[in-house]
Amino acid sequence: MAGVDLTLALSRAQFIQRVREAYYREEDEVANRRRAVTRVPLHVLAVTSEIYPLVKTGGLADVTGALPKALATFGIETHTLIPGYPSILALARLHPPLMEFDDLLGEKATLRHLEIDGISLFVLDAPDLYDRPGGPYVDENGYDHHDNWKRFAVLSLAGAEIAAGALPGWRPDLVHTHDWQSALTSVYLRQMGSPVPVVLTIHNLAFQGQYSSDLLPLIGLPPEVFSVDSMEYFGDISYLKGGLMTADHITVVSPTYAREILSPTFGMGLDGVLNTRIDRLQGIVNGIDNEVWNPSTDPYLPFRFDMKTLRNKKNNKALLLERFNLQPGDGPLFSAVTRVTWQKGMDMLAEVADEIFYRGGRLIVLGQGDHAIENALKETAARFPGKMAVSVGYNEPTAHLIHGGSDSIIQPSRFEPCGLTQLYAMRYGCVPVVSRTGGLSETIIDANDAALSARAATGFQFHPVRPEGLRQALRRAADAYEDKRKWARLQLQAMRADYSWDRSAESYAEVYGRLTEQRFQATH
Ligand SMILES: Nc1ncnc2c1ncn2[C@@H]1O[C@H](COP(=O)(O)OP(=O)(O)O[C@H]2O[C@H](CO)[C@@H](O)[C@H](O)[C@H]2O)[C@@H](O)[C@H]1O
Repeated sequence: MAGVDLTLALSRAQFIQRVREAYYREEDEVANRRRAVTRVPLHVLAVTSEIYPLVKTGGLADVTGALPKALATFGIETHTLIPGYPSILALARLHPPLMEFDDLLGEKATLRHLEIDGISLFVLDAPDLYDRPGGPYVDENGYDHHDNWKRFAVLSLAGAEIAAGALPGWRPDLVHTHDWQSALTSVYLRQMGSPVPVVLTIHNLAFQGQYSSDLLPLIGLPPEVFSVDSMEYFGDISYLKGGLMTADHITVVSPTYAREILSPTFGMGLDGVLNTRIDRLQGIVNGIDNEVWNPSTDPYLPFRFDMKTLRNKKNNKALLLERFNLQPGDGPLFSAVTRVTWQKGMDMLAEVADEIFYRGGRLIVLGQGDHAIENALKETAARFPGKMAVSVGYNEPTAHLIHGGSDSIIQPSRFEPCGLTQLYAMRYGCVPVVSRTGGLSETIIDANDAALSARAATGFQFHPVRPEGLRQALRRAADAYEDKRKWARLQLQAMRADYSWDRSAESYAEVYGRLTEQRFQATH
């Protein structure tokens, strides 16, 4: 607790009095901070290509789905603009239109409102762009939609028009964009001369929305933006760079990743740009939605549990082994639930998974992505029948069950802006094995001797991020698993780690408060 000097020799009564004073001071500070952002109740327009529970391909959806709920406790009301994909339209079309757009880069669109699970959505119903088979970014055959450049420019333009006042009776105080798909919103807003503050959050710098500059007239932007201090990027245009150059504040999803991306190794060609924007770059670690990911209430778990009933987990484990046709046994069950990509290091796992089986363990991989890596995983599984299963696909209920029954979740990422899977794993009593990079390095405490004695360890980290490092970490985890008391302690320590949204939402609320205050002062 801040402000209590424990080095002073105090009587017990004085001590209690001081603690009380500090407590109330702290309470006041929190209340003041909340008041600072709620003095004028804040209205935020979030713009995103994914949101849980309606459309999700990865962690972006989890964040855009959970953050508005967490921000509501700060008096911040968020409406989220989302494309009208088929899964959303069925519900959205039950509601009357809010407004019509006559010409969004040549497209007509209807704006609809939908409220679901406490989230308020503006749905952009533009059937030619979004009402089609496949996922948000790829068609039924896994290829990028040919017109993604237009689909996400239109989303951003609609966001900018709403922010600039196109929707009668509602105008946001601030806009929050996410990744390249909505990054053009601030570019359009500045072209319109609108001063509405914009926060851009980067969830993954690897995806940048890079296209030929020939598209500029088609996305309604003037030739001037094709310059080095605007959207020009290695001879092309980059939507993400456009956002980085025009947003008032840039957040990434962990402080470590915020530092890493300033270097060429992690900057993905944008480190130079990010260094010029360093004064507005901030890392805010993600939280998790404690209602969606709660092992004691999870509807997808046949056997629910908490810290006191952790033993129930083994029933889920038996079920998982059966469901994935794996041999039953007492050895550790490792799992990975992930996009199968180079970023996530799944090729390394395919290479060293044998270590798990030599130690009597089993492995389940649920994921999809790069076909070559999927095949490498399947080949390893074929060499170890009954010990390893690979399920190619995306399945939310199975993801929950895997967390509910596994002993350990493996996340050997080459880079990881934050990572949510390791946070879910901890809450479900799985001890994560992770590479020491980005958000993984700051959310998992390695089970070294010091951390074990301090009862602080929550998982296993490895570095450098190479197959041999991963093999070594798997070995350490398997060794620890053999000591039942040590393992149970690690599980409980992991379950106690608090990664709810409260703290991180407060950081976003502070950013919003500061930006809107600056704007308020500039206009009064
Ligand atoms: N096959 C499958 N079936 C079911 N569920 C699956 C699945 N594959 C993945 N998931 C789910 O998708 C989410 C993945 O989130 P992550 O944050 O771990 O990674 P991602 O790279 O998608 O996110 C990016 O954005 C997030 C959010 O900011 C950052 O944490 C992260 O570092 C960054 O790379 C989890 O909810 C996971 O359970």
